[in-house]
Formats: sequence, C-alpha cells, structure tokens
Amino acid sequence: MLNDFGDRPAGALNTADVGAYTFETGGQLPEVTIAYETWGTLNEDGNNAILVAHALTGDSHVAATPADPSIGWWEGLLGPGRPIDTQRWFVIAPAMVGGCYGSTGPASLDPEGNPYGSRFPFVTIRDSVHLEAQLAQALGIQRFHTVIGGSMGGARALEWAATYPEMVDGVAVFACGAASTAEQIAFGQAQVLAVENDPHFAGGDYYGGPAPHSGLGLARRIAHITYRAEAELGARFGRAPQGAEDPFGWPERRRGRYQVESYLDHQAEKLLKRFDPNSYVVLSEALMSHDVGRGRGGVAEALAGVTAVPFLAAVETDRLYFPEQSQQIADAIPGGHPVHTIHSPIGHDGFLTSAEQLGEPMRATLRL
Ligand SMILES: CC(=O)SCCNC(=O)CCNC(=O)[C@H](O)C(C)(C)COP(=O)(O)OP(=O)(O)OC[C@H]1O[C@@H](n2cnc3c(N)ncnc32)[C@H](O)[C@@H]1OP(=O)(O)O
Ligand SMILES: N[C@@H](CCO)C(=O)O
Repeated sequence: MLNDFGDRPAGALNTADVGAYTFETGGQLPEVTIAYETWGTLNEDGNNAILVAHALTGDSHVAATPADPSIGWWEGLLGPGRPIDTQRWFVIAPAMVGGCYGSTGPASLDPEGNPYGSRFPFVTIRDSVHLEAQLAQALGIQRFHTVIGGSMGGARALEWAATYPEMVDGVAVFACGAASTAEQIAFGQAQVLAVENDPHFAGGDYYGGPAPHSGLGLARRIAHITYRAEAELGARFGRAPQGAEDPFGWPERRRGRYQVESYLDHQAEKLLKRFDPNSYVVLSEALMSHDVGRGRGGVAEALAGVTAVPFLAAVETDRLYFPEQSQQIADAIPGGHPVHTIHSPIGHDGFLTSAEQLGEPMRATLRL
C-alpha cells in the first residue's frame, strides 16, 4: 500500500504483491508489495526489458508517464527517441523495499493495521534484488537486456548482475563501487545516528506523533555535503553571508548563516517534505551492507562470475564514490572494460545532473 510520504497523482504507480519474504538476515514480512512505473511495451518473448534502479532517496519516477507527466530524475535518458528508446524497450523502475515511495516500508501497515516502524526488518541490497526478481517473474519478464543504476541504484544493478547472471545481459553502474568502503559506511553511520538520536525517533515508532525531522535534516546535510565537490561549494558560495544575515553574531552566540548553510538548510527542508526518517535509516543501512562479494569468496571472485556486458561510469569530481572504485569493477569483470568519465564539477550528484553525457556511449556499449 502507499503511505503518506509520496506526493504523487492517483494512478501514478503500479503495484504487485509478491507475497511473504524472509530477508537475508532472517527478518520476515508476511506480505510485500513492490511499486513500480513502466514505459513502453513488453514484447511477446518477454526479452526487451530494462530495469532502472533508483538511488538512496530516489523513486520510480525516472521519466514522465501519462499518469504522471511531471519531469523524472533521468528524464533525458528515457523516452521515445531518447538513448533508452521506449518505442523499442520496455522499461521498469521499481521502488525499493524499505523506502517510502509505494513499496512496503516501515510506514506500511502490518496485517493488523499498525505501522511496522521499529519492527521493519534489516534490508540488504541483495534482498531488494531478490524481491525485484519476484516482481519480474510476476510480470512475465524472462530476462533483462540491461539493469541500470547510479549510486545505490548502481549497487542494486551490480548485485543483480552477480545474483541473477542468467537474467541480466547488460549492466550499467554509475558512481558506485563493488562494496561500500569504510568511509562510505562511516558517513552512513553518522546519518543513521542523526536520525536515531532525535528525541522524536522513539525507537522508530513515532507514527502518530511528531517525526524525527531534526535528525533527518541533519542526516541530509551530512549526506548532501558528500554529494557535492569542495571546489563547487567554494565557487558557488565561498564565505558569503546569506542575504542580510550576519554570520558574526558573537559574543551573543547567535549568528546569521553563511550562504552554504542556508543552501544545506534548504536541501534538508526539501527532504523532510518527501521522505520518511525510518526509510532513510533502512535504506542507508542497506547501502552500508552493499558488498557484491559477500558469501561469494570476495569481490574479485563475484565479479569474475558476471556475464553481463558492463557499462561503467564515474563522476570525475566524486569524493564519495571515487572513480577508482568504478575502475575496480571494470578490471574485475572479465573482458577488459573502460570507465566512462562524467565531466562535472559538482561531485557525486553529477550522475543525476549530467546523465545526458552517458546516453550515447551507453547505447553503443550495450546495444540499446
Ligand atoms: C537518482 C535518484 O533517484 S535521486 C532523485 C533525485 N534526487 C533528489 O531529488 C535528491 C535531492 N536533490 C539533489 O540531490 C540535487 O538537488 C539534484 C542532484 C537533484 C539537483 O542538483 P542541482 O541541480 O545541482 O541543484 P542544487 O543542489 O544546486 O540545488 C538547487 C536548490 O538549492 C537552492 N539554493 C541555492 N542556493 C541557496 C541558498 N543560498 N539558500 C537556500 N537555497 C539555495 C535553489 O534555490 C534550488 O532550490 P530548489 O531545488 O527548491 O529549486
Ligand atoms: N541525491 C541522490 C544522491 C544519492 O546518491 C539521492 O538523494 O538519492
């Protein structure tokens, strides 16, 4: 069922009930719904499908649909005549389990009608892939020509290629490595604790009362700094004060803001309006769990078994998912593969803001 956190027109999402699910670490849900959007038409053989996986706070709205004509987060990549031509391909974008965009998540109601809250299981990237495979089966999709994603979506795409090699012919991974690094886990922990230490968090059972928005806002600020490059922030904001505010309010210990603080306040405010703090924790921990080599003899061995044609890309100024981490994937998948550079001064978020750079090389490499 849809929760209150999405702000979407009626009918914007399709949903499929995929039944009960036992998570990798043993948690269980008696019923799981996966929400998704689609573009184009699945052919009779069920073999013209492409799956697009969203990032941490993303959703299934990759591009405009008749039911929701608003611009999507990869609008330029997808549509009639675009690099992923929806006159030819059937594209599906599922909302990740644990999130707050229509798939079962912590704000969803259990069979007794109570929100799961603190009882929502620990989710891994691999769990999300297993559930998406069940969705594919329910829809009659035999295999994916390509699975595509950036950042956490890239983790999901790579995990798809390692978990279901027989179902994935091509994989496109942008701005993501083979496993979350110590530093990525460290940034994740700070964000998770920011939410959990908010006095309103109540162990995750805050529904019906005030939400832990102060904590979620702090988490988003930490995250957003990592999504942008130091030079971009410097060039854009420098040390400038925000409007007439005075950052030198001492000795009263009250002060106005620098522009960059106002910018981060704005990014935080925007997320509060659209995201459930519990989902932020669940998905952040899922991303921290990302390790394509877990239980497979390590990253090198897991990637040696990938049979999908890879298309890899990294943002040249990304200081969260460094280009070397994309290179590690390229080197480990048999065959020798380049890493395409996304030229952008802004850092990690360049995989969203400059995605148009990837359209043509991706189409050529993956024969889209
Ligand atoms: C792949 C996925 O699934 S993720 C889904 C898409 N991601 C998101 O929506 C996440 C949230 N947003 C972001 O991550 C980024 O904003 C992006 C990547 C979408 C866009 O990045 P950019 O185009 O570079 O936008 P930028 O980060 O500069 O933010 C611009 C906003 O900051 C505001 N802003 C700029 N300076 C200031 C300031 N001094 N004080 C307050 N606000 C400011 C702008 O007014 C603008 O506001 P708006 O977004 O409400 O229109
Ligand atoms: N801005 C993106 C970046 C995460 O990779 C998001 O919020 O999902």
